[in-house]
Amino acid sequence: MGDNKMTRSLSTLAVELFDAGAVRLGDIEAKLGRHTPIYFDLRVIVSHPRMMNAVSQELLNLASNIEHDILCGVPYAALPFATVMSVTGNTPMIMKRKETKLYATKKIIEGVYNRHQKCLVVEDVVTSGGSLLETVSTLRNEGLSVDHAVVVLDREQGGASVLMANGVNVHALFTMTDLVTMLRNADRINDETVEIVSDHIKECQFGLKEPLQRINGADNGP
Ligand SMILES: O=c1ccn([C@@H]2O[C@H](COP(=O)(O)O)[C@@H](O)[C@H]2O)c(=O)[nH]1
Repeated sequence: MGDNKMTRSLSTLAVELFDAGAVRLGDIEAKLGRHTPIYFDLRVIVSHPRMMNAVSQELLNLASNIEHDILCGVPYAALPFATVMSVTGNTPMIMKRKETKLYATKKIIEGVYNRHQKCLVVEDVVTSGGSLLETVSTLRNEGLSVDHAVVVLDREQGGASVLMANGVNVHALFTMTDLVTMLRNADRINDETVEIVSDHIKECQFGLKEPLQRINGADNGP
């Protein structure tokens, strides 16, 4: 697919996601009482199978350039995408639990895998990189090799650099700049909103100076 055609299809997808309510604007309270003027809520997509398929197909296109044996979605929002990618691309998938199962199998990862397999992680949004890093850390502890992640949105708040410093290359369908530009071009948002979002992204950065516990722990950003 040519670059222009690909950009056109991503722009259409961005507008469809906005129209489906996946982009929330205003003074939104995020994790730990932090505030953000924009929140990308991809959880709505389970009610829109055609869009779920379109986003998963775009992620599969990104994944086609990355060598991998197995897929793993970051719980919970990315699980539907990883599942559709697994079925469509006929690639096995594993599921990381939020907490280790306390009875019977006592597993943290469900599904069949072998040590040293290359695992491609699937995530919906990267802000600080904390959620993705937590999943990568669990997978690496199980002996899997994790060098890449495909994500729907990189909010450009430093998470991708944090992940890169931890050996994970982030491949994003949209950056926040792409997303707001596409929505502005389609008249879904105005110039003022573009400016507010762009100021927020500049002011609210997570980086390598953050204590690792904060990035990799419970404090996972907006
Ligand atoms: O607009 C957003 C921002 C974040 N999320 C959820 O949070 C994590 C990503 O944040 P990190 O700080 O990188 O851990 C991600 O799993 C999202 O589910 C969101 O949905 N929308």
